[in-house]
Amino acid sequence: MTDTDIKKGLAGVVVDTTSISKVNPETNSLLYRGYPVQELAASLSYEQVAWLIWHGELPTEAELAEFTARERAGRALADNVKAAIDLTPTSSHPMDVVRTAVSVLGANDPQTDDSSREANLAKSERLFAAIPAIVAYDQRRRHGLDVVAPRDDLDYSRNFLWMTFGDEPSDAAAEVFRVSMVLYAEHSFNASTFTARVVTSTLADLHSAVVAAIGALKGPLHGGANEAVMDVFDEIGSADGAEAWLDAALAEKRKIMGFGHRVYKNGDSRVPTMQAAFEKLVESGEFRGVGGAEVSAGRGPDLVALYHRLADAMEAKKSIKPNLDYPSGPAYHLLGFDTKTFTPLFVASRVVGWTAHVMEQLEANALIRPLSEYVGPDERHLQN
Ligand SMILES: CC(=O)SCCNC(=O)CCNC(=O)[C@H](O)C(C)(C)COP(=O)(O)OP(=O)(O)OC[C@H]1O[C@@H](n2cnc3c(N)ncnc32)[C@H](O)[C@@H]1OP(=O)(O)O
Ligand SMILES: O=C([O-])CC(=O)C(=O)O
Repeated sequence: MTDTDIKKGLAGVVVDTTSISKVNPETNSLLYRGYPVQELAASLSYEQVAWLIWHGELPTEAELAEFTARERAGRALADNVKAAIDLTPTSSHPMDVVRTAVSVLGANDPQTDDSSREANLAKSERLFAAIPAIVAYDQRRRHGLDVVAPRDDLDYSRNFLWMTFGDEPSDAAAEVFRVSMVLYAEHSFNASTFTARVVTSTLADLHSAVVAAIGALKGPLHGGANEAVMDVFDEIGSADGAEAWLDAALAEKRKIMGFGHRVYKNGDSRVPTMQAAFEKLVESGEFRGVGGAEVSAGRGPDLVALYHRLADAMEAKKSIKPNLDYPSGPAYHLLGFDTKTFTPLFVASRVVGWTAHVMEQLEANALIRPLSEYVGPDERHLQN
């Protein structure tokens, strides 16, 4: 084996087939089961899109009604999940909390060790239903607030915001949140999904694969970037500081969070849709501060100005374009989420893609075990 045979980071390596989604950098498009994600985001609920990703076809009215009823019935958290969350310090990162809570869900699940497609679908639905309550509960306890019980008269997005903030979201808020859930749901063999497939390839259970995927998503080169984008915006302060900040950051060889992508080299197909949703939220004026606090009317337009100034400067200096985490960061901020809660929101959405890949991996499983080239010391022996 030579150095040139080694594809660091598996860049450019096709490791398996998938029929779940197609990421096409040439046409700058993303298809879920053949449908352009923009079309899905324009007209379907996140519940419909989840069903499509799991099953390969859109749900009939009856299938959707039954799934929705199961989802609404599965929203409340078991006492031992709440207890596990309470045992984690409020200073811990919300990704650590969601990873821990999902692990407890796996320990609770009556079908943990049943990896039939039927059982895996049932477990995927239960995770889909329960994760929002974990995320909402954790954000609320960090603000010293009591848990808000789920409402079964609200759809997924509205209920998520209800459980987090304890009031009914505006139409504009529910809409930007729904769009983000649809856009984050699936993206072929990204690092966290590949992690889920590696774990599944050993015939470990679905919850183990999801817990591992959450770990992979936490890093700032992957899902952790939506949180890091907001930290960058806070660091820069206002649009006028964008160019000078970028010059200094690039001089220090910093990676600019929310920019660049392993597959898309000419822009992320999801960014225009998410950017439009973010700008619509700002135009509506229906945004708020962190934790639902009052915020000045200028906060939204200021963030939009900063968003464009930094993206334009990055384009001018490096010709590197934003990825989905760039518009979703400030959108989640204006919905009132803590910055550290942004990546758990990605978990709530991507759990659909992860679990679909777990099921696909099992349909034609092969243990994932690549080779490495040994570059350590030659064989040697203990003296005496
Ligand atoms: C939803 C998602 O998970 S999308 C990804 C979210 N992650 C981020 O936003 C983190 C910031 N971005 C990055 O670190 C990278 O663009 C990645 C990790 C996403 C992709 O990385 P790779 O495909 O490995 O690209 P790679 O690191 O080889 O970059 C190629 C060149 O562009 C530069 N580059 C790429 N992204 C950035 C960036 N965000 N800021 C500064 N320079 C960058 C690299 O430094 C490299 O330059 P060089 O050739 O002079 O060394
Ligand atoms: O595909 C990737 O490498 C990262 C990404 O955009 C995603 O997971 O949504």
